[in-house]
Amino acid sequence: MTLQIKIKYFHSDLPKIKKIAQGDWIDLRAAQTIELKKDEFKLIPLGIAMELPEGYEAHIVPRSSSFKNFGIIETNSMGVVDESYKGDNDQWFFPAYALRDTKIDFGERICQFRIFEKMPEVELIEVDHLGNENRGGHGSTGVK
Ligand SMILES: O=c1ccn([C@H]2C[C@H](O)[C@@H](COP(=O)(O)OP(=O)(O)OP(=O)(O)O)O2)c(=O)[nH]1
Repeated sequence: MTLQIKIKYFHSDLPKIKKIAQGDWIDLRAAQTIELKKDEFKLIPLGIAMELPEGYEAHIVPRSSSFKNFGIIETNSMGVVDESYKGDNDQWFFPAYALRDTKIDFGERICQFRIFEKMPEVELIEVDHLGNENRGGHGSTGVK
């Protein structure tokens, strides 16, 4: 089944996303040339807005090579794009923290996304005891 995503580009010279093979994450590009000093934080605009299919959200993560290429990490570890983020000015962005002086040029591919089905409706039921065995603290299974 092919799902359709409406996409709006904010710059006519930003390369359009090509049709992608099923299962592949989709690369996104910086829509502005950005210089960051070591330890500086900036929101990098990605030059696109989308209307996701009903019942879906999108997750944005860095490319594996982004740190090597640009010395940046994503401050929220993973960006979550809500289904409701679909207005004409709801441009996607990448929150970047630089670990060295760096420059990212317009059009360079800095991150990737894919869509996921949203979490089903859940109900939180408060209890005094969960009634299960404790598994042990973090790292209790060792490293080997
Ligand atoms: O890396 C990101 C994270 C979020 N967003 C957009 C999509 C998302 O739907 C919106 C709000 O993000 P989020 O809910 O994570 O932000 P918040 O800090 O919880 O603020 P809000 O009060 O707007 O929910 O910003 C991005 O473009 N990139």
